[in-house]
Amino acid sequence: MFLMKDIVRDGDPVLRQQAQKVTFPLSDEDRQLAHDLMEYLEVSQDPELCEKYGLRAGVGLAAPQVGASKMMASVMVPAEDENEEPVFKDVIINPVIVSNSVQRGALTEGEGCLSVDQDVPGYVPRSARITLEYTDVDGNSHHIRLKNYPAIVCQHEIDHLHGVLFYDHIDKENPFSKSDDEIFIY
Ligand SMILES: CC(C)(C)[C@H](NC(=O)Nc1cc(F)cc(F)c1)C(=O)N(CC(=O)NO)CC1CCCC1
Ligand SMILES: [Zn+2]
Repeated sequence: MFLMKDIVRDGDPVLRQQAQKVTFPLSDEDRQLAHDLMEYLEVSQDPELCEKYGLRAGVGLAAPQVGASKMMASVMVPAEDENEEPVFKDVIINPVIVSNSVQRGALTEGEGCLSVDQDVPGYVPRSARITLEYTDVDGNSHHIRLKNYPAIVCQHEIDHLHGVLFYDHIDKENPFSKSDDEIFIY
């Protein structure tokens, strides 16, 4: 199981590398990695276990963040009501954003990152909606459309697979600049 000590922090070159495509069928090592990446999110979103293991509650974790430069990331976006199923939950392997909405969006509270310990204030402009293609651990390919928070999380995780960190997108001159056609995502 991954703990905070296993999460690579900003400054480590692995976070700035282009990750390697994953080949199928998955090796045992890649299958274990996919499992562990999702397990982190599940454990961290359980308040008791999160506290017990001293984790930061996470909604996404990319393989490079645990030192594995592979195109794989876990995403688990909980529903508003915790008794509901997650809005989106899967390990996305070799993900490709095949189309982006013209409309841009940003989280009102900005973004953070499990690999970035300091706060970096500012809006992180992203596409408000994306069409995502990826393969799951069973080798099934998916072609899905995402919007709002799940779309933001997937873009944040896919950035990690290309060596991009959230603050790379923040406008240095005016971190809170927002053009009027950009929407806010809560
Ligand atoms: C950096 C951190 C603040 C830990 C952020 N967590 C988060 O948004 N918490 C959260 C939100 C929920 F809706 C439900 C829940 F259970 C916990 C996060 O996991 N990430 C993932 C990350 O760093 N991946 O590499 C950062 C988010 C910023 C925008 C998208 C992902
Ligand atoms: Zn991150």
